[in-house]
This record gives sequence, structure tokens and C-alpha cells, in this order.
Amino acid sequence: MAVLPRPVTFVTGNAKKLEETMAILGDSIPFQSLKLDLPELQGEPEEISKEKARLAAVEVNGPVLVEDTCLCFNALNGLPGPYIKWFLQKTGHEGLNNLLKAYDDKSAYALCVFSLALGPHVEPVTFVGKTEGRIVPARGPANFGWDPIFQPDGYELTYAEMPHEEKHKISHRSRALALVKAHFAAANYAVQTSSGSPSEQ
Ligand SMILES: O=c1nc[nH]c2c1ncn2[C@H]1C[C@H](O)[C@@H](COP(=O)(O)OP(=O)(O)OP(=O)(O)O)O1
Ligand SMILES: [Mg+2]
Repeated sequence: MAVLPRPVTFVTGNAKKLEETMAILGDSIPFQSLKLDLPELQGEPEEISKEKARLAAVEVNGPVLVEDTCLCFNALNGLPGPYIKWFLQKTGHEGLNNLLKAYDDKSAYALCVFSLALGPHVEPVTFVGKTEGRIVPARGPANFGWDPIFQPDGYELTYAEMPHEEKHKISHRSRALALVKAHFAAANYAVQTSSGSPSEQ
């Protein structure tokens, strides 16, 4: 049993990510959240996520969980990838579709990389979830990022058109979180209580 000084803090500036993560995790891990905009870093997805966790662990001075999400177009060798936030902000759903106009291949994948750092001086561990699909003209409510233009393989609906539970069955985020949950179950973490004795979770 590993003892945590306090529950793991999920650090994100994105309210929808937090909502989905809480819905998927339930009470499976000792968890709290902090709304903080961490820097948008460059590089490979796992390195970005790890570096985010290192920065968050320094901010929180305790155990943290972060995630970085990428939307990767195969025709563009994985771009926009981790830069999807800016592409979405600057070009919108239509602009993202237009990027693929020059190519027959509209296939894409959503990648979610969670990183857990038990403290500021502990090397983060990553958990990757991937969902394959394709980019389509926007359909469904536009209340979470690029959900309206991502249609997962095997479905006629975009992420945005699916009921939440349906998205969670196959999403990049839920696949990564399944690994996070398994890690917690195996590690058998316990949280230090104020009385000083660890309580098992
Ligand atoms: O399931 C999703 N379905 C649709 N869109 C999504 C999803 N998950 C993230 N997104 C969007 C948010 C942001 O525009 C970009 C990822 O950028 P990313 O840096 O990871 O997110 P963020 O800056 O909003 O929050 P954070 O403070 O955790 O970094 O893709
Ligand atoms: Mg971000």
C-alpha cells in the first residue's frame, strides 16, 4: 500500500474535461480538482502530458493527475495533434474540415494522455487512450470542442450526437481512464488522514 499525503488533484482549465472525467471515474479513485490553465506545450503527446504533470505537481505540491488531448489527422501525419486547441479556436469546425479538402483520407484519431505525478519530485506515469474515426462536417450540439466533427469508427453518429454514456463507452478519455483506474486498483493507494493514519480507498 502506497500512502498519498492527500487525494489526487486533477488539474485542468477545461470544465467539460472535468465533467467527463468525474462521470467516468465515479468514486473509483481519491480525487479532487483544481481549475488552472497550464501552459500549452509543444512536442510529442506523452512528453507534453508528463511535463504538464510536473508543472502541476509543483503548483499543487502534492499528487496530481492531468491530461492532454490531441486530434490527429492521418493525411497530415498526425497534425494538428496537440495543437488542436489553437486550430479549433482559429479556424473552427469548418476550417478543420477544409484542412482535409486536399486529401481523400479523412481518417483521424483522438488521443488522450493522462499523467499521474505523485509529487513534484516524482517521475510522472502516463496512460494513453486512443479512438479511431474520421472528420466530418459538424453535426450535433457544439458544447465540447471538436465533438461535432469527430465520428468514431463503427458509428453513424459524431461524438456530439451521442448520449454521454455512449461516448464514454468508446472514447479516448474513457480508454485512458480505464488504465488509470487499473493502476490505482493495483497500487492500492491510501490517503493520509488528518489524524495521521492512512485510510484505504
Ligand atoms: O473529448 C473531447 N471532445 C472534443 N473536444 C475535446 C475533447 N477533449 C479535449 N477537447 C478539446 C479541448 C481543447 O480545445 C483541445 C485539447 O487541448 P488541451 O490542452 O488538452 O485542453 P484544454 O487546454 O482545454 O484543457 P487543459 O487545461 O486540461 O489543458 O481539444
Ligand atoms: Mg491545455
